[in-house]
Formats: sequence, structure tokens, C-alpha cells
Amino acid sequence: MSHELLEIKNLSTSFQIDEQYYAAVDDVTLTVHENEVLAIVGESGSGKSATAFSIMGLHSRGKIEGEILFQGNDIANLPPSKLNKIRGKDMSMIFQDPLTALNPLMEIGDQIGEVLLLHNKNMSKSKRREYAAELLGRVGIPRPDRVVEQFPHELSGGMRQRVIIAIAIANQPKLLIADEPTTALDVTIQAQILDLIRELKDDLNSGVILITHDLGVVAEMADRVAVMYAGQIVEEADVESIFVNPQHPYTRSLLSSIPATEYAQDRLHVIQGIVPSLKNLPREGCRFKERIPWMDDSVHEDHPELHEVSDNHFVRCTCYQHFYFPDENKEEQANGVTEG
Ligand SMILES: Nc1ncnc2c1ncn2[C@@H]1O[C@H](COP(=O)(O)OP(=O)(O)OP(=O)(O)O)[C@@H](O)[C@H]1O
Repeated sequence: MSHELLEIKNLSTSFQIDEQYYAAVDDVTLTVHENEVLAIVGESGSGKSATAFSIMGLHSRGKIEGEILFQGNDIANLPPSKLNKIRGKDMSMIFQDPLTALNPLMEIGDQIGEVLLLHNKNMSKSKRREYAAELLGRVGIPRPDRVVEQFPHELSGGMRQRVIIAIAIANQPKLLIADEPTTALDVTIQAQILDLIRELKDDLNSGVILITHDLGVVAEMADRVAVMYAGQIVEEADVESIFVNPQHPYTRSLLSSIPATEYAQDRLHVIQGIVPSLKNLPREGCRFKERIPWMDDSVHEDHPELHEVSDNHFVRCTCYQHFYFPDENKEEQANGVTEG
């Protein structure tokens, strides 16, 4: 087994709304190993980005509790001066929207150079330019010598995303967090960017946290998967178990709502509703209960815990044992399987 790179223990991240704090990330425990891709999946508002931003120390106004052990050291609540020594060097993040992550008024070469300088103050300007062009070449940008002198608006969306990746890998990070790295891109570019992330992981032996709502991307990239709902992990397992033997009603509904993929179940089931807003998240009992109102109250735990249902496969609440979709017949309900 490879080494643990990141261990998040009982992480809670809360934001203040009307004088009160509400946890957007609620008691999350996760581990990322070297050379491993951990995917965090869930609908919008489930707390994926808040988890990533907490690791990166980017929540200036959030209250963070719990431990974030990076290479054995707790980095939760480190002062910015100390965090800056790690951020952009040992761990870095690929943001969702390259246009907001890049400075529109700065040449690409200078933006990469700035990151290089952050961690090697003695690197000369010409060396920085040279290395910036090399990095751009590495992420598949044609004519990198020219691109170092260009501004973000002169590049296509796919090229800008590659620049973001070049910046993220400039200092060979041990941990790379990719937050919806391909959402804004067309399918061909998407595949190239994912290949690139995979190559980098292999080259640098890095750990990757991949945040996405795209289950196709998860199937292709992830080693382990954590499914988040309403600030909590509701299921965690290796990628194959998640797709072949999903247990939590939420995971099952996510999977059965994607039509005609290799992993989709034979019949489509769509669970109505959305993740409640932060202030309105249910804090007592099973948070998914209100999305599956046809299930009897007695199937839920009062204080839902994560249960290890098989080796390294964790599921929250006991409702998974009884769950069925409303249009499944009785035998299917009992077996928890769907048939075409
Ligand atoms: N800085 C903040 N202040 C107040 N509430 C916040 C803040 N950041 C996130 N939230 C709230 O926390 C909850 C989780 O948000 P988060 O962005 O982590 O969700 P997500 O799963 O990443 O969604 P998406 O896929 O849309 O990015 C949401 O209800 C969101 O409104």
C-alpha cells in the first residue's frame, strides 16, 4: 500500500449566516494516498468545493475544525505565511474556471514565473521564461515560446485550462486538487486534460483529489470514490464497488439517473429534489430522508453512522438495507436490485 499523503480527520467547515455558524462540511474523514485518485462526487451544494478549499486554506471566513494532516503535519488553520510555503508548491489546485483563476492583465509566462519565484526566489527571469515554456509544452500547448508572451484572452478555453494545469504543476506538487477541471470544455479536450492529470500523477507519484459531478469522469479516473450529500460522506469505496455494488440510496440514485452507460443500471430512476441550502440542511437523523419519502421512518438511524459493509466500503445510515425505488416491484425491493 502506498503512503498516506493527506489524512482529513473529522473536518467541519462552517460559515456564518445571520449570526450563526452552519457546517457546509460536517465531520468528514478521508485519506488520499500517493499515486491515488480520490474522486469526491455529489450534486451542487453537497460540500465538495468547501472541502477542497478547506484543505487549501482558502476559506478566509469559514470556521475550520478537525485535522488536515498533510505529509503528517496538521495544516488546518495554519497562518497564511506558513500555508503559502506549502500552497502552490507541495499542494496545488486546478480551479474550475480558468478565466477567473488567471490574471487577465499579465502575460502567461509571467503568471507561471510568479509561481516559480514563490518557491525559488533565486530563479532568474530568463530561466523562469524558459521553464514556463517547457511546462506549457508539457501540458500539450503548441508553440509554447509564443504563448508565454500572450494574455489569457488570446487563448481558447482548453488552452487556458492547460495553462492552469501548468501553473498547478509548476512546482511538482505531491497533492493536486482538481475541482471540476473539465466542466467547461468540450469532450475531446476533456479527455486530453484528464489524460494529462493522470500522466502527472504517475510521473510525480502525486495524490489527486478529483471533484466532479460527472460519473463518466469518475469511472475513468478514480481509484476511490467518496460520495457527498449535504456536507457528509454518505458512501465511500473503491471505484469498482461504487459502480458495481452501490449501496446508499443517494449513490444508487446518482448512478441510475445516467442513461445508457456501461455502469448504469438497466432502468432509469430519478430522485426528485435538490440539496437543501446550507441554512436549511437537516441536522438531525438521515439527511437524505426527505428525498426518499416513500421509505418508512423506521429504516433510518437516529444518528446515522458510516458502517463498513464490506472491506473498505462504508455506507451511512441503515436505510440502504431496505431501500427501493418507488417503481421497483416487491422482489426487487427485497433484493435491492433493478431489472430491465
Ligand atoms: N463562503 C461561503 N459562505 C457561505 N456559504 C457557503 C460558502 N461556501 C460554500 N457555502 C455553502 O456551502 C454549501 C456547500 O457548497 P460547496 O460549494 O462546497 O458545494 P459543491 O458540492 O462544491 O457544489 P458545486 O458543485 O456547485 O461547486 C452550499 O450550501 C454553499 O452555498
